[in-house]
Amino acid sequence: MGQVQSRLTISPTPTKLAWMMHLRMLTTMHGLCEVRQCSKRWKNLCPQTKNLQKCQMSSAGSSEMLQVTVDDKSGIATMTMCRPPVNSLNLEFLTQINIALEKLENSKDCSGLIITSKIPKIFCAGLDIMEMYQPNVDRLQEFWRTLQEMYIRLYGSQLITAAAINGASPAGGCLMAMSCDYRVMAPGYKIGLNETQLGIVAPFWFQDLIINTMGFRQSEMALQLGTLFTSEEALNLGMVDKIVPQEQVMETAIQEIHKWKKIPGFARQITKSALRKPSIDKLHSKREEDIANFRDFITKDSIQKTLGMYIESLKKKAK
Ligand SMILES: CCCCCC/C=C\CC(=O)SCCNC(=O)CCNC(=O)[C@H](O)C(C)(C)COP(=O)(O)OP(=O)(O)OC[C@H]1O[C@@H](n2cnc3c(N)ncnc32)[C@H](O)[C@@H]1OP(=O)(O)O
Repeated sequence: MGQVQSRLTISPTPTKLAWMMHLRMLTTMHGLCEVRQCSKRWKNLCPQTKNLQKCQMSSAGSSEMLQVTVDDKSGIATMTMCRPPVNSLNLEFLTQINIALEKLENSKDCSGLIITSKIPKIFCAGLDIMEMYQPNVDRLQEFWRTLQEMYIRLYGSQLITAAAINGASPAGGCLMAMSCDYRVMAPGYKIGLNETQLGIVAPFWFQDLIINTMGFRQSEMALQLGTLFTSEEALNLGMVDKIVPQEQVMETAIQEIHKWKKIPGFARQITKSALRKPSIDKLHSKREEDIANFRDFITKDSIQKTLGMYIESLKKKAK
């Protein structure tokens, strides 16, 4: 990428649910969207945001889970996930993604966003299964709300969004990629909504998203079978838009955003919103019901048993 002027690093936060609630309250109260009124550089954020970021930093470990850079010249932001081992989405990681999405959405200097991964061969392994196994119910509900939030923000973004899929992208990783406007993928990886293979059920908004992306019939089969597609199969189905060698994935995503930027922004945004709003509105109207369904489903003994077995199989495979 060309000249990177600004860099925002969001570090891990503590795990306490109370802190997550507090963070969410601060986000709402202070409106991280206020970046627009501040200086161009992320480090010169408005006072409230700065405070929040300091809080996060000071309570953080040393690893960096999410790096966000904005190219000053093009206005293209890159959000790079780095949560070893597999970028699985837990409550803290999702919260950081949402905060970054809100900041970017409201920055007048940002017109496009690329989501990618720093972890070799992995884009995102989907939801952190440990969030769903033997959960604390309050945290479980907050986790699901935060995932809903990510989808609402990303699918409904006014920015031109692209997923640079440089590795495996099952389940929640596929959701994240499909929420973008464009997907470019490296060959040799798998992507799809494999929930049924884990004995769990992709909720209606996952289903709507895949149907919106590749049509009803192929989605129906993919969802029931929980198919993980190769990059090439995903291209044929329209789940991804282009396959390029690994080292060209980022550059291709950048070029694609440049292409989209030539379209009058207002017209593009209204069109995007008209196409995606019904799905987003549907989730808004059923949000609490969806959280309750998720909680009731996940906490069933039979589902806990299935998840436990799946975790064991992953661990065995990893050895
Ligand atoms: C109404 C109910 C609604 C429920 C709807 C739920 C919606 C979405 C569901 C999800 O997103 S569930 C998550 C689905 N994801 C998967 O099934 C992916 C599982 N992982 C893999 O297939 C592989 O790990 C990989 C991503 C292809 C990477 O393979 P690789 O060989 O590179 O790495 P591994 O050795 O398999 O794994 C390393 C390490 O990571 C742990 N791990 C892997 N995936 C997850 C995960 N999703 N969450 C938490 N942890 C994960 C794995 O156990 C290994 O751990 P260690 O053994 O090293 O401790």
